[in-house]
Amino acid sequence: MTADFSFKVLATDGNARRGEISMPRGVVRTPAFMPVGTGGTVKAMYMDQVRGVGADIILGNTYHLMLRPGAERVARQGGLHDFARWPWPILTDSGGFQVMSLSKLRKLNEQGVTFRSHIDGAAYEMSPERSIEIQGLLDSDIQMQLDECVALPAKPTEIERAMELSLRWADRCKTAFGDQPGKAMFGIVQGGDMPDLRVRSAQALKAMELKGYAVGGLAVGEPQQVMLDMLEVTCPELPQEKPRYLMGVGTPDDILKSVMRGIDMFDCVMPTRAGRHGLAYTRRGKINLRNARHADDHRPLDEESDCPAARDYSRAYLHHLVKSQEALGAMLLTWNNLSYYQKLMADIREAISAGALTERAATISEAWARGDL
Ligand SMILES: Cc1ccc(CCc2c3nc[nH]c3cc3c(=O)[nH]c(N)nc23)cc1
Repeated sequence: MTADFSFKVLATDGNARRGEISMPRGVVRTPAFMPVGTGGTVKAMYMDQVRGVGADIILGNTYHLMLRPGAERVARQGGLHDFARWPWPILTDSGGFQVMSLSKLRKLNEQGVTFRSHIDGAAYEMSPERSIEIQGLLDSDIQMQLDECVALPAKPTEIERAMELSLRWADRCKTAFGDQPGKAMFGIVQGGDMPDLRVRSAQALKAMELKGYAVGGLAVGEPQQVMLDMLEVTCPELPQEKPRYLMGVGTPDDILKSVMRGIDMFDCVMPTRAGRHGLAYTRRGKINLRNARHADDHRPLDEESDCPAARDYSRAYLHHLVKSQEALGAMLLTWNNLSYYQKLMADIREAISAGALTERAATISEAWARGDL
């Protein structure tokens, strides 16, 4: 147990790093996949199952939790860890991204964003200071700066305006966060698909000497190659000794290619959302259990998996649950999918230590290329 927040690189393989982030609430093995727990729950999972598949950290969402049940209420209940019975690390997003993608009647200016709740239409305002205050009320271990993420493609002037605003907001968040030894506030690199803006954003954030850095403004509809190109210009500008979090990414192939370009932390709604829609991720590719061809297939998803959802249930049964819209269908497929993602991350960590990430990545991607089976 450590009183401070620290990151240690244990091994490298090219630009890939294997490391550990240590916090008072636990250690995060990197490269790490962080299950999305938007409203204080990883949908269709018990928290001990989330821990059981190997997750060291989960995500919480400032936007959703401030609207319902309310940040002050969560604080009165002892903070998000006690509220949701997840005693290990939690990373929270700042809320701006969700405001811009979910809320109604939102207005953004230098001060922050004002918006109406997508739940009951109530009016709110979110400044950099209020975002950090809310994340503090949630007792979040890793807090994100408030930023403005523009969807791609976008006009260069728009991308530059949002990147510069996000830098000013980073400074205000750093001031509001102050000095909290066991916790961290990450800056978020913006700059869209423009290399020189990405470099300016990364260099300015590096000068703020933050405890970690996210790469934002990606996984917003751009082609994979654009995302990878931006990582190649951004990561070299960030401090080697600090963790790097690529927000909202991604497929197994995205993750492999991003680890090889220096990313340490990932989040993505896909494994949980896909599980609720009948899609199973396996090491041999994606399987759509809605498809009638599984109706009489007695095989499990993956007889070699150590996850009961993958090993002990027939595809015929899973197909039946999904077609009948039984809750157990979403539960078992979410369990399988999170287990697959954590196994992928464990394999990646192992491959980096063995200096064999390139070969391992090729094997995984080939299996995925075969697609539905
Ligand atoms: C609970 C939770 C859900 C989702 C997220 C990440 C959400 C997310 C993005 N998702 C895809 N692309 C993204 C870009 C950004 C970004 O530029 N800034 C921020 N603050 N968040 C992003 C964080 C927490």
